Amino acid sequence: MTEIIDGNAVASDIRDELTDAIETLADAGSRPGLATVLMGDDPASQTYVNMKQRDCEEVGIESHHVDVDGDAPPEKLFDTIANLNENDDVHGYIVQAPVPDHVDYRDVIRRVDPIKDVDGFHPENVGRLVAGDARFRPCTPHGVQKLLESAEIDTEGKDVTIVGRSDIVGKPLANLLIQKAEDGNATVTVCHSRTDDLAAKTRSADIVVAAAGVPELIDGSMLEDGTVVIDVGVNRVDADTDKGYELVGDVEFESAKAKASAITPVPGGVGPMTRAMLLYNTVKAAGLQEGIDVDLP
Ligand SMILES: Nc1nc2c(c(=O)[nH]1)N[C@@H](CN(C=O)c1ccc(C(=O)N[C@@H](CCC(=O)O)C(=O)O)cc1)CN2
Repeated sequence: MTEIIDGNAVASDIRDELTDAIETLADAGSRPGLATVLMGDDPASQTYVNMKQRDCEEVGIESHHVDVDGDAPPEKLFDTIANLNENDDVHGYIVQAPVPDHVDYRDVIRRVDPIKDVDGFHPENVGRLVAGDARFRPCTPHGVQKLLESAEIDTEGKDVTIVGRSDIVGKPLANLLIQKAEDGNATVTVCHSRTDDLAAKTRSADIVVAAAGVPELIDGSMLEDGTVVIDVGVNRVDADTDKGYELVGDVEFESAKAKASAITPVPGGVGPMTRAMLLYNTVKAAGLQEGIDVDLP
C-alpha cells in the first residue's frame, strides 16, 4: 500500500506545537509579528498571502500586510522594506515571490534585515545554511524535511533526486540534505531543464523531489517501485471548475502512486508545510530578537 503523506495533518501538528512557544513569548510580554508584502496582483500570490495571514491568526501571531502597486518603481518596495526593518512589532517578514519583471528579486532580498528574513533568502542566511549553521531554513525545504520525518523516512545514505534548481526550493533543499545531520546525510542529484535523460536520474533515486514548476513532469514510468515521491509543484491549470482552474503538481499522481511507497498529494502536501514553517521561523525570529528561549518543534 502506498502511503499518502498528509501535509495538512503534519502542518496542523506543527501549528499546535508552536502555540506553546507563542505562550512562552506571551508570558515574557512579547507577541510575535509577521508581515507579508505583495507587489502586484498575481492571483496565486494573493491566495498564499491570505492563507499566511489566516495561519497567523490561528496561532496568535500578529499579522501585518502591505500591498505595493505592481507598476510602482522598485524604490517604493525598497521603502516598504526599510520601514519593516525599523518596525519593532514586526519580527519577520516576507516579500511574496514572484515580483513584477521590472524588479530584481535579489535587490529586494539584499535589503531585508537578515534577522527578520523569515524566508531565509538573504545572502547572509544562505551562507549560514550552506556552512551548516542555518538561522532560518527556507520554508519549503524545511517543510519537506519535516514531512519525511513525519513519515519516518530516513534520508541517511539515500539517493535523492531533486528536479528543479530554484533559489527557493532546489538549491537550499540540496544543501540541507547533504549536511552531516540526522535529517541530512543523503547523496543528492539536482536536475534541471538542461539535464540529459531526466528519467534515468529519477529512476535511480530512493527519494524524488519534484520542484520544477512544470505540471505533471514526472510520471510513473520515470520511477522504480518503492520510490518516495515528494511533489512541491502547485500549478494552476485551466479546468471546467468554479474557479476556472484546478491544482496540479509536478507529478502525475495516479501513475506515480502506483509505483511509490509514499507520496505527497497536491493540494494538501508540501504547500501547507511551507506555511507552517513560515510560522516556525517567525516564532524563532521573535525569540532571537527578544532574547527569549523558545522550544521549537
Ligand atoms: N516569499 C516567498 N515567495 C514564495 C514562496 C516562499 O516560500 N516565499 N514559495 C512559493 C509559494 N508559496 C509560498 O508563498 C506557497 C505555495 C503553496 C501554498 C499552499 O498552501 N498550497 C495549498 C493550495 C493553495 C491553493 O488553494 O491554491 C496546497 O498545496 O495544499 C502555500 C504557499 C512561491 N513564492
